[in-house]
Amino acid sequence: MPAIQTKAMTKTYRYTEQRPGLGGAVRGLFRPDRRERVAVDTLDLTVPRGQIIGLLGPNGAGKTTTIKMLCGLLRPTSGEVEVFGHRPAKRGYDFLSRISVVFGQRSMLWWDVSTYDSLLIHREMYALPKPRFDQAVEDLSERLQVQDILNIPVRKLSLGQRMRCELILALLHGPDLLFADEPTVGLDVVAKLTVRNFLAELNRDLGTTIVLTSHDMNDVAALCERVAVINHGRIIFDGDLTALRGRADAGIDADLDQVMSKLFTEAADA
Ligand SMILES: Nc1ncnc2c1ncn2[C@@H]1O[C@H](COP(=O)(O)OP(=O)(O)OP(=O)(O)O)[C@@H](O)[C@H]1O
Repeated sequence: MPAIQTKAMTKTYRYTEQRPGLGGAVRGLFRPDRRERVAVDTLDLTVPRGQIIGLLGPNGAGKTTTIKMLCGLLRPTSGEVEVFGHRPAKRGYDFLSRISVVFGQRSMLWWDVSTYDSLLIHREMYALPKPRFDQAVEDLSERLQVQDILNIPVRKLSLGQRMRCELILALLHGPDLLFADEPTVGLDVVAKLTVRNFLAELNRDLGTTIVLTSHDMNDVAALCERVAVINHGRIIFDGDLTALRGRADAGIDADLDQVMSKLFTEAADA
């Protein structure tokens, strides 16, 4: 059984367009301007266990929406999705205990308490026995070099420190699959390398499947054996980086940002 399997997975957002000004707001109360946006369009994706796959695409391509459906935060409008054989939208305990998600742009840590206090709350949520909890905290904090900052209130941490703590929180229960949505966004080069190396180690040592979204092609080149490129909610490329360069008629040493930009421009012109 693969880690992830989707068949024609589609998400259409239904929303109300806001009209400008007070008059527009009043008119909107009586005649709401209803719209639809297809964010993910008949997406077929199979990810085997133990793979690191990069989910790439320009802003608004549908990457976050895809991840939200894969981890059960959103229900697909149509199509099918299975993660380790579970329907994510049911949010069953067996499913939730096997996955985790970390968002670079959003914090899962409680802001006013220390990381360690957030970890204690997660320990209760996942009913982790104390020895397993202690071992996981020790192992993860050593790998991420955060032993000294676990007791500092989260709001006092730098972005790089906070991101490393977010990873501990996400991995405390030992998930088999991690969704990492822009985990290096805004980080300096040292912090980026720490996060990158950590994700590579996690995959190599524990066999954790990782779905990574990133606009940083250095992250992708360092980590992803496979990339799926999404544009307007559809997969326009699925393969390794050599094939990606070939698809854009670029040489083996071609700059990956330029390769991606060429691919997106071609897709927009098509
Ligand atoms: N709640 C929502 N209601 C309506 N439209 C939405 C909603 N959330 C996202 N969208 C739209 O769906 C499309 C896909 O958005 P999504 O956030 O999945 O893209 P993304 O690839 O993650 O982008 P980015 O790289 O900028 O984070 C965009 O056009 C976005 O405006």
